[in-house]
Amino acid sequence: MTVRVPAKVNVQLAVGGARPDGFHDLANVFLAVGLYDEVTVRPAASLTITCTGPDAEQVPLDRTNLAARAAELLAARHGIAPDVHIHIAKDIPVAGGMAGGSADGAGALLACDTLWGLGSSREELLSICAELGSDVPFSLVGGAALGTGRGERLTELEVGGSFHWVFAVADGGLSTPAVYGEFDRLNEGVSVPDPVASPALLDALCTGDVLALADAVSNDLQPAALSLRPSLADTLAVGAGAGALASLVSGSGPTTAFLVKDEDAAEGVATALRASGTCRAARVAGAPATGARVVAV
Ligand SMILES: C[C@@](CO)(OP(=O)(O)O)[C@H](O)COP(=O)(O)OP(=O)(O)OC[C@H]1O[C@@H](n2ccc(N)nc2=O)[C@H](O)[C@@H]1O
Ligand SMILES: Nc1ncnc2c1ncn2[C@@H]1O[C@H](COP(=O)(O)OP(=O)(O)O)[C@@H](O)[C@H]1O
Repeated sequence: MTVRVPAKVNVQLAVGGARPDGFHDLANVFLAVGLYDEVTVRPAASLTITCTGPDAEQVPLDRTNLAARAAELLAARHGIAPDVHIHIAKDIPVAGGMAGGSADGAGALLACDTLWGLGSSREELLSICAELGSDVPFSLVGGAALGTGRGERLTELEVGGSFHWVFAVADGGLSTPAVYGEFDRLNEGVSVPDPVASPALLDALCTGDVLALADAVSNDLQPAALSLRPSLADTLAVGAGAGALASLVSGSGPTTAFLVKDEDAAEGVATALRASGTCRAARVAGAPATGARVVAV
């Protein structure tokens, strides 16, 4: 049973002050993009995981892997043993701000639910996703959605067209809690406003207007990611100089995202990024992408 799950970019990431539970309230506008992990599950004697792909050695193969946790949570809810082998074919950068671990969690959940014939409702699956992590519900749903609360409460959004993106993959990852911690440090003594979704941004998504979307994108975690990884400013400058309509850090980073007009512009920006030596790889991807779905039985 194989499930394909997309990566995401946050076209708006508005971050509020730290909550007593350590999380931050968000207005998180997710857009699923066409870079995918594939999660395959098979019956096995016990729960085991393997992973292949360019970043495979950075992926934990124990029970902390979000795909393993998804299988365990689903099995526990149904009083069965999580005896599956999970294989992750990983193409989403690891610890890159593109929700690769979340994608694997959502993928394993859907794959196990299908393999075990459980037929869980969308609501049941989304509630397990929210338990796994703030970004996991969106990986299941895909498309575009506004995430509120810590990002797990989703309102699906209409997208009136397709968008072209280039992603610059950085060397090494950034820890999401460390970036939120740096956000808190940079905002010490400042009254952080409640996060609100931008009407102009939602409108740009709805109408498929790339220029309006480029004007409206924002990421409140970008100063924190740049503070922890100042070299990202060079990557952003290369993409902007090569004609990107908008250049921003993807979520907590360190992947940087470039919104471009069309496929030709995407190739131009990707070529400039590769030649610049400011990133490990440049990937072209379209959006919106569909959420987790079974691709092979
Ligand atoms: C920043 C975002 C943007 O979409 O993702 P990435 O760019 O890292 O992929 C998310 O908010 C990451 O979501 P996710 O990676 O699922 O985070 P979780 O596992 O729920 O939480 C990991 C840690 O991040 C911090 N965290 C996460 C979400 C949130 N709303 N406030 C937080 O402060 C907390 O320190 C928490 O302990
Ligand atoms: N299936 C998985 N794939 C990648 N990382 C995972 C997975 N499960 C757990 N992790 C852990 O989650 C951390 C964050 O990885 P990832 O989800 O790729 O990045 P981000 O949170 O920046 O989007 C990794 O450093 C790793 O320790």
